[in-house]
Amino acid sequence: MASLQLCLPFSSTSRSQFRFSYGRVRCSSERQELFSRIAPVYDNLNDLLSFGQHRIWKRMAVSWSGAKTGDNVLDVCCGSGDLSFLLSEQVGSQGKVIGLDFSKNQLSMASSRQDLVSKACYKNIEWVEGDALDLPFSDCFFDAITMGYGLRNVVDKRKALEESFRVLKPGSRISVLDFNKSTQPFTTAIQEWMIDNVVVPVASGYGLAEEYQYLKSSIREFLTGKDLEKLALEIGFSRAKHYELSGGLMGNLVATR
Ligand SMILES: C/C(=C\Cc1cc(O)c2ccccc2c1O)CCC[C@H](C)CCC[C@H](C)CCCC(C)C
Ligand SMILES: C[S@@+](CC[C@H](N)C(=O)[O-])C[C@H]1O[C@@H](n2cnc3c(N)ncnc32)[C@H](O)[C@@H]1O
Repeated sequence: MASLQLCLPFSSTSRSQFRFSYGRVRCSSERQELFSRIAPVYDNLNDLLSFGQHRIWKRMAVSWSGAKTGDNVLDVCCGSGDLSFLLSEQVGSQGKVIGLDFSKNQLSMASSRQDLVSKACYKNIEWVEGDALDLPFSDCFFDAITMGYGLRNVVDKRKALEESFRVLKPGSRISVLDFNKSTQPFTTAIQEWMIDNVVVPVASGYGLAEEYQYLKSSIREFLTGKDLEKLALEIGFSRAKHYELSGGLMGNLVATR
C-alpha cells in the first residue's frame, strides 16, 4: 500500500514519520534525512560493497576535473569528503577546496576525518552547508568542480548542472561521477541483482535496507550517459563526454564550460 508522502520543508523528520513508497525518496528533505542517517556507516559500506573500487572511480573523477596546483575548486554534494580530500592533494596548500553538502551529519563526518588525518594540505579544505540547487558562490568562481554520486540524488538535475555551470570559470570543467543508467539490459540486470542480493542484505544488517533499496529506483530514474551529455550541452557547456566505468556499472560525465 502506498504510504502518505509528506515532503516537509527542510527540517528533520523522525524515522517514525518517515516512510518510503516502494523505495522512492521524492523530495529534498527526505533525501537529506536519508543521507544523514547513513552518514555513520557510509564510508565503510562503500569500501565493503565495492571492494574498494569506489576509490579508483573517485580518483578518475578528480583527474578528469582538471584540478591542478593552486586551483580554487568545489566538491558539490561532498558527503564525507572523499573527493574533497583527493582535490586537496591535487591543488596543494596554495590551492583551496570547498566541500558543499546539505547534510550536517555528512559534513560532520568529513570534518572529523579532516582532523584525524594529519596531511598538511587538508588545511585547504572548507566545509560549507548548502544546497547544490542554490550555490552560495559568485559566478565564474571555480577552476574545477567535482560531483561524486550527487547528481542522481538531487531533485532537480538541470538546476544542479546550471548552478555548477554558473560558478565555473570559462574553459574549466565539471566532473560528475555516478552510477551509470545503462542502455544494455544485461548491465542493468547485473547492477540490480547486486543491489537486491548483496547491497541491500548487507545494509539491512545496519537497519538501512530501505535507504540502500533507494539506490535501485534512483538509478532507474537517472539519465543515460547520452542524455547527460545532451543536458550539459543544452545548459551551455561547450563540450560534454560521458565515460562508462567498470563495464558500465558506473559512469563519469566530463563537461567543459
Ligand atoms: C561510492 C558508491 C556509492 C555511493 C552511494 C551513492 C548513493 O546514491 C547512495 C544512496 C543511498 C545509500 C547509499 C548510497 C551510496 O553508498 C559506489 C560503491 C558502493 C555501492 C553501495 C556498491 C554498489 C555495488 C555495485 C552495484 C556493483 C559494484 C561492482 C564492483 C566492481 C565490485
Ligand atoms: C551518495 S552521497 C555522495 C558523497 C560523496 N560525494 C561521495 O562521492 O562519496 C550524496 C550526497 O549528496 C548530498 N546531497 C543530496 N542532495 C543535495 C543537495 N541538493 N544539496 C547539497 N547536497 C546534497 C547528500 O547529503 C549526500 O551527502
